[in-house]
Amino acid sequence: MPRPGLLIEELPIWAHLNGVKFTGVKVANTEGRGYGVISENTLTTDEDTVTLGTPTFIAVPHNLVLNAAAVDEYAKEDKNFKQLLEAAEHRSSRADILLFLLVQTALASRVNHPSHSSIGVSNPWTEYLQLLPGTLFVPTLWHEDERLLLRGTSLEAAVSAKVSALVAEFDAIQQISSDIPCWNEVLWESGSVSLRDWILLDALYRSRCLELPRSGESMVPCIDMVNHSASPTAYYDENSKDEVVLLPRPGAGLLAGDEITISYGDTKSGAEMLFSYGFIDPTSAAESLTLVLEPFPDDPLARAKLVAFGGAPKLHVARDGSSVVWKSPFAYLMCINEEDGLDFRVLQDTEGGQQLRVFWQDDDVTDRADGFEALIQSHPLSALFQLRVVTIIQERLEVQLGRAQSHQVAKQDPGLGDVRDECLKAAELLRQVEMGVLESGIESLEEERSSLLADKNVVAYLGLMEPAASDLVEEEASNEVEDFS
Ligand SMILES: C[S@@+](CC[C@H](N)C(=O)[O-])C[C@H]1O[C@@H](n2cnc3c(N)ncnc32)[C@H](O)[C@@H]1O
Repeated sequence: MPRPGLLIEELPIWAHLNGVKFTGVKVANTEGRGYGVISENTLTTDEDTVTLGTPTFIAVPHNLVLNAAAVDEYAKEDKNFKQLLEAAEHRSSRADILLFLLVQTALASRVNHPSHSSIGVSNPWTEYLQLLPGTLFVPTLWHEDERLLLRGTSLEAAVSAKVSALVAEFDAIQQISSDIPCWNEVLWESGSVSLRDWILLDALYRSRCLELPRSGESMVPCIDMVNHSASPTAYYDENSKDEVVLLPRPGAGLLAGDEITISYGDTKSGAEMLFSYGFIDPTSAAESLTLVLEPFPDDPLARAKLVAFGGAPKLHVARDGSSVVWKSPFAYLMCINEEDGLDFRVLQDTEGGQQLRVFWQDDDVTDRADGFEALIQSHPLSALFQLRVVTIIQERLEVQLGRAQSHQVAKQDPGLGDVRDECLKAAELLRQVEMGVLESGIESLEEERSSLLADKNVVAYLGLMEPAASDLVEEEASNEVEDFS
């Protein structure tokens, strides 16, 4: 069902009724960035103190802060919601908050359909949600044609996986709440919420969540209207009255009519910014990307390696000044085998259960399965193992670069489909940033490979082996990347 929606002009009334104080600032439409917070005064500050103007732009009382604790408080007032929250098993703060917001969405739609049941207690968020934008450019909300624009970028797999996860979450919520008659009626029989609402709420949560010093991960009305800049003029904090406040940064200068901004973080990559906020600021985004690393398809230990490693096998590459750094703990486990001294054993534990244990050179290293970079250091053939790792990393970057290049698109391309300009521009900016990192990474790995191939232990190893005795040596010597498994 379409969200009811309130005009941003109604925000001052909502703020007044709910005790939010605005001083010398207002929320208004900005050019290309949705709503933003605008200064109504000229303000000069020096590096240490605010010398003129108001010290607090916005003050939000603690009772409006939405986090897991606030959802629990709300559940104390509404026994039906408590039942729903418990049925959903409090899987995470995010899950609790999204469930609360889903219910508020349904309650808001009831305003337009007063015949619906009186289940659910409205609260300030029921109305505030209606003031939030209904269009966001985070890729989980892109149409299918627009998501194709991400082919060859690091977001291609991440966005597909996130959309699948959101569909599964929504199905689970639907199943749980359908078993509770009152919620079945409010949420589903009335048709008041849909999968689109769930995806939108997830996007609103991700793009508006703040990390507060005391209250932790929270959504804060009104302060979530502040846009990002690489040269921010404000920051948020919690004061001694437990309010969340927006304050000018020392050294910030503002003219009346200037937009007030904060920093959403300067270590987030372009992909992370696009994924979480629906835009990339090339002046502040970190030049880095994270890729998924697949184990060798013909590795008989692949499954055991994945289980023992525990986390998702990833590769992180980043430009650091003039050099490129990479990190991939799984790549080290991926590149060593039984003949090198790796072993997996299934052992009986004291409770009669079975445990997969990892051994390296006969030492039990199960707890260090993500630390093979350090574990191989003392091995005489560590340079050879490093060469294998560098080779597969370089190959992964080459494959990614090839895909990124082959999927480049331009506005005038026939067959582009029905895509919005914002999505096309964001996807192509991401592609350009990532291609730059990949090209530099491949170059720097080539240098690493050359120096490893010149390592005396590698040379001795390759020289000692009879060509017929080992396929591996032949392949290593001929630098055939794909055969290093
Ligand atoms: C916390 S909200 C800020 C308020 C938001 N503009 C609105 O209309 O409600 C974060 C969202 O604002 C937009 N945004 C913030 N900073 C931006 C920037 N520098 N460039 C483009 N969009 C920006 C993005 O849509 C982002 O997801």
